[in-house]
Amino acid sequence: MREKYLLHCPGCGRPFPDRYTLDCPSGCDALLRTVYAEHRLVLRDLPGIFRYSSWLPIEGHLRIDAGPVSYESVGLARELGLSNLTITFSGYWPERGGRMETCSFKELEAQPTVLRLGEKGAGVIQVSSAGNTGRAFCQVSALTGAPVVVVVPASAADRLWTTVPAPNVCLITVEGDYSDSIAFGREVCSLPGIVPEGGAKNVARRDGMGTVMLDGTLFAGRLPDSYFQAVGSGTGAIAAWEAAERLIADGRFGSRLPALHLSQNLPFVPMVRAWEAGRREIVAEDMPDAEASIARVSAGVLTNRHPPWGVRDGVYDALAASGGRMYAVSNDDARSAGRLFADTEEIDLDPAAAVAVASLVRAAEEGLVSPEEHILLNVTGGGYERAAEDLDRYPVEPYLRVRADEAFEGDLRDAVRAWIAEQGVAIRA
Ligand SMILES: Cc1ncc(COP(=O)(O)O)c(C=O)c1O
Repeated sequence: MREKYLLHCPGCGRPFPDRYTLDCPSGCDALLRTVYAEHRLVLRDLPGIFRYSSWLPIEGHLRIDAGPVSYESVGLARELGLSNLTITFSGYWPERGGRMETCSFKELEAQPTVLRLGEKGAGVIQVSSAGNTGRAFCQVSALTGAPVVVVVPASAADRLWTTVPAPNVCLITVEGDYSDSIAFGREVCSLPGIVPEGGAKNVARRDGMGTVMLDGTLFAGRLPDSYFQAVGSGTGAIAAWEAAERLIADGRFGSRLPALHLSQNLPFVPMVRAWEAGRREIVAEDMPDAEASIARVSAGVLTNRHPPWGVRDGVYDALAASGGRMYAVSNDDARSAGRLFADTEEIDLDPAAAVAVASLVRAAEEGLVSPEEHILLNVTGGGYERAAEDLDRYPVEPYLRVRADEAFEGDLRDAVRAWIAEQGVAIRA
């Protein structure tokens, strides 16, 4: 039987089978891609994201009805003078079919990632997060029983909740920022049995997020001319680019890559600065007073200090290939865009999604998009107020609280090892 997909390294050009592989075996500094045997997108009669499972690196599916939903904007489009605005919404909005109960598109990453690890590897997944990703993995753990270790900044701990109890989560809070959580999470992965989720390197995560481009394109019947999204790591933007390339190869949806319009939240905008300077590298001057700047943004989830920017087929390449643009959005502009969206579309937004809306407002006002072009707005999160009306909320309590400079050894290590033993999962040698 031929494989459903192979991994492919854009650095050395080698194809190889997936063993939950995150890096090229030849050591190339490139993001591996999935190459699906099926070039034509075949939809499955499955719930949520699994409708797109022929282009996801998984064999089975989960019984979770949470996927992106697309619709044609009337209110916001009229307000901005745009005639072809598709909104693809990831969050909780049952009236429109939105069933992501933790209210962000991070559920698109968590579902295929958990399934892929179960199918291709063995062990406990470790995720570092600024909040929304961690919450999405906690929710998928709650719904499937898959154990996860989640490391978040202590300041983000209150963003970790689920809508059903999550008994298989080991939550570790770190006194520091998102990058400190990433560093501590890396140490936790030195324990046998813990597998790093992989961030941008994880093809399940990218192809899961790529379903936004699939859904928006299928809804509109064609690829958009322009795609708008707020970025922290930019993984969703890489995913959008990859999905668009697959749709072009499919042949039914157009032949031009959508221009990526990506936004960050001032004053922390490293990718905007590197792009404006025409640099493939992010340097210290792109993040002046990083800690203080991170503390001042309204969308904390957009503050990744080490995004996959210059890596081959990373965010820089995606922007360059698509003729894209970057936007720096102030807190005030994001807040007014969030209010405009709530007034015109009648749903509340995650602050990060409000940043993307603000970039679209600016693009429309400044003529950076034309009134007739086909636009896909990726609303990456929203519906918190709506969810609070309908759903229970279970806070995830920290299992461990650590300082940023604390080494992962001694009692800390023993505590996590004891937790893994309790989970009774198979550990691959
Ligand atoms: C709601 C929301 N939008 C956008 C982003 C940015 O996504 P990425 O870090 O993949 O660029 C995040 C990241 O956590 C998010 O939670």
